[in-house]
Amino acid sequence: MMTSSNDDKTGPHTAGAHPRHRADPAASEASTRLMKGPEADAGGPAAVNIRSLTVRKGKKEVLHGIDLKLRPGSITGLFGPSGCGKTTLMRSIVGVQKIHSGTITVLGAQPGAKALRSEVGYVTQAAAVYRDLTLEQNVRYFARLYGAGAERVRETIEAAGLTEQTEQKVQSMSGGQASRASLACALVADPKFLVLDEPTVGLDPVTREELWGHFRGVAERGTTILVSSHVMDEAGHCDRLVLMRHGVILQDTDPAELLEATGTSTYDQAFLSVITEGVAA
Ligand SMILES: Nc1ncnc2c1ncn2[C@@H]1O[C@H](COP(=O)(O)OP(=O)(O)OP(=O)(O)O)[C@@H](O)[C@H]1O
Repeated sequence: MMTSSNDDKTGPHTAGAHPRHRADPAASEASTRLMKGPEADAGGPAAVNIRSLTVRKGKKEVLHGIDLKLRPGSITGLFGPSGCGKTTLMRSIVGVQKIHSGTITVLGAQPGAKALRSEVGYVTQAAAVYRDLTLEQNVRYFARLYGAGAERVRETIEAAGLTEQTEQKVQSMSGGQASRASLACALVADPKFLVLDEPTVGLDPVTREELWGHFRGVAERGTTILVSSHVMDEAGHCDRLVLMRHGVILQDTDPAELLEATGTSTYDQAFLSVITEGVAA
């Protein structure tokens, strides 16, 4: 399930009716191969495995040989300044970005594979919901695409903390509620992997905390999450941190390790330290 299929960061969801319980046998085989293969880490197989990824836009190379693995059921925060390549990396992972070289495996399949359509949720920077429809109408629309029933719609709305807004049109919602409405549309298919591109941008600190609480709840139910942000304060909500700059990964670490390695007490300071002192990845 994706919210963008073109080169923009905005756009409508595109989707295929392919609920999880009807997963493609070829994809399952591929998953099994991945679990048994040499790529499996001591902590289990990677939900996403990226090797030597390069992406060019126009004549410019914007990702320069990215290597990254995401652990199942974890929240990985993708942090870095504007223009460093976060969206390009996410788009590559969900299969809507042409890559120049390298390999990407998502849940044992190629990005964008048919078998992944209901397994992967992608929420872009713009709320890709129908603003003139109510929340329930929006969530029901996406539920139908994936064969999810009315009970699942109700549960998803409740899990997003929007029960009171069920009959409310999205256009009359607050910014935080509209963000959660997008999230609910992405979650109704019960994806195994969720990609969130700057979901907290423009939101107040209280609403951001609430949203991160929702992300944690989703991860605890087994979904792997990759979430980008340029607010380093949010790093503490993640299990893993990937710090990017100029199309490369500077650090692939966790919150405690980052603070310890940099000898800093805030994530902002830590990131500055990584950039200026070049703390080894
Ligand atoms: N058509 C293009 N030609 C050349 N460079 C491009 C093109 N499209 C995007 N870029 C560059 O690719 C780089 C990566 O962009 P991307 O949107 O992935 O960054 P980002 O980290 O998501 O930024 P932001 O946080 O501002 O959303 C940027 O430096 C951008 O200027």
